Amino acid sequence: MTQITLIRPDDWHLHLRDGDALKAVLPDTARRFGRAIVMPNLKPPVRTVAEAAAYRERILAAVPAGMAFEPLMTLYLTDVTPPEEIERVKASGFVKALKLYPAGATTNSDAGVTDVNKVLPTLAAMAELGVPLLVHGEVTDTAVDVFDREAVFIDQVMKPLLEKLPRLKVVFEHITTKQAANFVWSAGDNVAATITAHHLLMNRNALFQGGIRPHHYCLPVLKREIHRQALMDVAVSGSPKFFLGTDSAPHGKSTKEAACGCAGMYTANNGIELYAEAFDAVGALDKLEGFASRFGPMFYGLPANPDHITLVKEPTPVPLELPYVGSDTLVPLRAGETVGWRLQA
Ligand SMILES: NC(=O)N[C@@H](CC(=O)O)C(=O)O
Ligand SMILES: [Zn+2]
Ligand SMILES: [Zn+2]
Repeated sequence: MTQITLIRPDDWHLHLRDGDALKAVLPDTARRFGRAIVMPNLKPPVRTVAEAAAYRERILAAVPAGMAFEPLMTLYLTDVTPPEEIERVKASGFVKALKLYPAGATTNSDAGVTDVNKVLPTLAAMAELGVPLLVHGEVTDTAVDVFDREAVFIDQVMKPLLEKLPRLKVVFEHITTKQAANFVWSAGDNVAATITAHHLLMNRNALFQGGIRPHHYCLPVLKREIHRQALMDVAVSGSPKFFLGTDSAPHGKSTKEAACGCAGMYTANNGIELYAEAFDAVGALDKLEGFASRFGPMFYGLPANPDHITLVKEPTPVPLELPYVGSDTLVPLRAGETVGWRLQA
């Protein structure tokens, strides 16, 4: 038996939803992770510190007894987020970042930013006060091929923005391409990235494995094998610019297995185990603790967690479905198959 003990990891990109969905998914994360950066793309989105405070209370109320979990809140940047809100963010202590969704890019992004130049004064306040901008980095122009939208975003939006605000702290979320890995690698220390387990484990063939596979559909969509390898390379490089963000994004089975299925994979139930499998596959388990437990806190200016978890190498079955909301269920990644590692109780 092989096992590995790590400083308790954090999830730097997570969707917890709200209400009954929140209650259904939160225990999976709280069991593994000490903290998580909670995405603000609710309906309606979390746009102010006051809304984030209320959402935070609902999250804390859903933490199962006996588990410690700290939600790190984010605000959803809109065309009209005022610079004064950034001062309130800084003063709050519990809102850690703002999230940029290009309008229409992904799930619940209609209220997102239509042009970053419209919010330059707000972004300048963030650069000034050291509040990170978290970016869903895809252009929304439907004329751009869906597999190219991240690479085009780097040239059209990310680079010009960093030229205007070179000190802005940026996390390029859920990167999926060689271009994004190279861009972050070459950028200043103020630019980092999260990487999901699914983008480390799968390439775009997984979307069509024996038929169309809606549970492998997320945004940004899975890419070619060369991109998966580039992500794997930076994830195990030991560079503190790359850290763990599951992007676990629950959607009920009925909305995934549909004529127009929702984007997002549910991975929180194996939130750290899937990464252990990916790092083990390239003989880099010794790099997992930095990626999962140290580099995220370093970027956000927080201490690492004080406690540890242990993972055991053992093929572990994944349920076909998990309870979700009412009669709707969640189909987790690898449903009905196994994951190579398990969390020791
Ligand atoms: N990743 C996804 O495919 N979906 C996310 C949104 C996002 O992170 O883009 C969701 O909220 O469902
Ligand atoms: Zn996103
Ligand atoms: Zn996400």
